[in-house]
Amino acid sequence: MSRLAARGLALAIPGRATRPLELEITPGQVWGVLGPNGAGKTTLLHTLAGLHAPRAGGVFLDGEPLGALGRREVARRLGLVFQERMDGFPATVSEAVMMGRHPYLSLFQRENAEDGERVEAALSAFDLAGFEQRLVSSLSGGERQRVALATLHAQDPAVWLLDEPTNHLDLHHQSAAMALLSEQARRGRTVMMCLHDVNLAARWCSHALLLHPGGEAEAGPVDEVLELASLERLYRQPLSAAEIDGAPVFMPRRAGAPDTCDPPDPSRSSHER
Ligand SMILES: Nc1ncnc2c1ncn2[C@@H]1O[C@H](COP(=O)(O)OP(=O)(O)OP(=O)(O)O)[C@@H](O)[C@H]1O
Repeated sequence: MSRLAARGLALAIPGRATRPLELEITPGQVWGVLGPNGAGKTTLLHTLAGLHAPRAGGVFLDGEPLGALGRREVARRLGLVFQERMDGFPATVSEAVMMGRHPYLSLFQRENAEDGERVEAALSAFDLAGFEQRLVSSLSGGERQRVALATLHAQDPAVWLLDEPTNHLDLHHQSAAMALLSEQARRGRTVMMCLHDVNLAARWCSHALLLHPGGEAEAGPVDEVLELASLERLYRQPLSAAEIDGAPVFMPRRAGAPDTCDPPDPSRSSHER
């Protein structure tokens, strides 16, 4: 169980002054980072993972500055699924997912039976049984995305950072992936993901961070933060809101449509939905 914190964290985005962020992400929480293209969501995730130096402030893992921890120590405790991936060398699905176990192995140490079991469990969790010997380069976009998610599952860090984890996934696999991430949070993992789909955040996240391009941010429980006026301001887009299946749903408003229809009931928490 690990707590991730950003203290006075100003993102280093070229040519842009960004306001310092204060964030505390605790085990059991699922955070959705929302914002328009170019707002800095990926930069934030990479800064939280220690891949990108901030302009000011710092990132702390269980109270320790991330920079004070070695790369292997960070890799055991914190994992990141990138938005885009390049296949550096040909690998089968099994080999790619086994890379999630590498932070636990010393230089010449071979994977053991437990590593194999964890890979098998990760493949099964993301509906990849039967794909083991396929080359990753031969997979569809959604299948590759599931390999990336399965690799993080095999790594099983305390802090899961994911950049648009539902990219390329069909509705069934989106739902399955979000359910699995929620389950990880229930197991005490700390989860933060960038999302473009506000409705996935409303349905599955416990907390949301709305990131504006100037660095202005609103953060808190989804019930408080995912509010029509805030989202319209964030995306500079008129929206309609409704409640479906107990969760709020936001849609771009059609010209001439009424202001809103059947707004979500704020007295119900997301956990009741
Ligand atoms: N090397 C760079 N040089 C100049 N600008 C950069 C560089 N890297 C990133 N940026 C800019 O930083 C800003 C934030 O980028 P980032 O990828 O974090 O945005 P994002 O919110 O994840 O966007 P998207 O929703 O499109 O994925 C963008 O305007 C991007 O063009």
